[in-house]
Amino acid sequence: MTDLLSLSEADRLIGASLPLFADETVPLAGAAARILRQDVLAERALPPYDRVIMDGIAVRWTGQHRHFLTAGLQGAGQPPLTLPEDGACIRVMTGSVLPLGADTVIPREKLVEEERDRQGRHAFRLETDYAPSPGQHVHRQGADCRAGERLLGAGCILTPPAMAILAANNVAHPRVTRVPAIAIVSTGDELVSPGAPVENWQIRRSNEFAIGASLARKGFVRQTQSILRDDLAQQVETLGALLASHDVLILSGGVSMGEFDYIPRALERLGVRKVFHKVAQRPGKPFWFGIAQDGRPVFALPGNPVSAASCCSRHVIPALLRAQGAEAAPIRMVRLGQALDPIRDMTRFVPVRLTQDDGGMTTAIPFPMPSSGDFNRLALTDGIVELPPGGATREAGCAVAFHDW
Ligand SMILES: Nc1nc2c(c(=O)[nH]1)N[C@H]1C(S)=C(S)[C@@H](COP(=O)(O)OP(=O)(O)OC[C@H]3O[C@@H](n4cnc5c(N)ncnc54)[C@H](O)[C@@H]3O)O[C@H]1N2
Ligand code: MOO
Repeated sequence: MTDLLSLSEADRLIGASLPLFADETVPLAGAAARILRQDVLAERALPPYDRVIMDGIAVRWTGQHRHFLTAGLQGAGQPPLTLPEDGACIRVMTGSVLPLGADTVIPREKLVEEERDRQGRHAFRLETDYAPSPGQHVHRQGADCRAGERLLGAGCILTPPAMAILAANNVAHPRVTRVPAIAIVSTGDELVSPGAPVENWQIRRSNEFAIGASLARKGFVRQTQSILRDDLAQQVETLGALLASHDVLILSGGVSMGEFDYIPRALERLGVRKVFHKVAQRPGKPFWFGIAQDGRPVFALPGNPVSAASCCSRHVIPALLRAQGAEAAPIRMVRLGQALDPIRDMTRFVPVRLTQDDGGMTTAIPFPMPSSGDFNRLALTDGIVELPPGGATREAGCAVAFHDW
């Protein structure tokens, strides 16, 4: 067993072999959750003008006046009016430019509206005892950012705040990573599609739906599904066509020691270079990974459903996120809700359900599956925890790495 590849070595080899996916420009509205592939500089100082942040009146505060005659109405989106003299005010709205000559905004609720004077002008009186701070309620030009300041860098994910920054800085067509076309392929003469009649010696194919859902959750929505029979010639032909039309291949089944486990041979015939076969992990030991001549990655996962799902979460998804040019996301650590034993010479993956302990901390309740063919209770779980090889029992409360489905 010790000659098997360690998980960290598998990570390193995958990382060193992966291509960087191509980029494209897209309309801003369709860019949410994509990976940015450009830097974004502030279009101009923001806010671009001294911005009123309370509805009320704008005055030049000298401390001499508590009674102000209105000299105009300044709405948001209008060019600045000019305050004529001390003791006058301009009614202002949140978001409007501060009138020229004014320096302070008094909120409407601190004002008492007075009768119109003989010229029909409104007047406002400050509430008794109200003492404004000079300069208050004005968001100064450039307080948020300077013109030309770097606001976003290549590799960031377009989160809700990042989307707002793109819009506010006039990036109408951001450059983002193109969503790769992914072929999800299953192999096996025993497999029958949902909806078709099934014999007692056959099983319904399910891995591709789990893998497809896992990919879709991370934004990898360009997917096709294919089934290969246990026939080497057909596998070579179909895989060749899929390699020509997709950026990534994710296979399941046909990678262990069976008479009909042709996948590694079929891939090598197509010039896909084996980077590794078999990793010191359970489930998922027979995981095969290779790179086609033009650099496209091929992940061939073991067919057992828990193995395929675990390899997808632990290896495939992180690798695809990296190939998008994304900044490395921190590994999520959770606390074990119950003790788990590690495996002496292999990394152990255990399905877990996330809950909260009494202190509100995220806690992982293990749902060990008796075998990697037992998957019909996996829907009770949120993902897997990873126990590195060897060492003592990981007691309840121990922090472990978590990977969601
Ligand atoms: N002599 C050995 N035999 C096996 C070894 C080994 O080291 N030596 N490893 C075992 C382990 S561990 C695993 S995992 C499996 C992996 O086998 P394959 O990748 O070749 O997968 P298959 O044999 O094709 O299928 C295994 C199992 O999974 C079912 N399956 C396959 N595809 C699907 C699908 N799309 N949806 C649902 N279920 C699927 C398939 O029917 C089999 O029951 O090998 C062990 N053997
Ligand atoms: O890798 Mo297999 O996953 O243990 O059944």
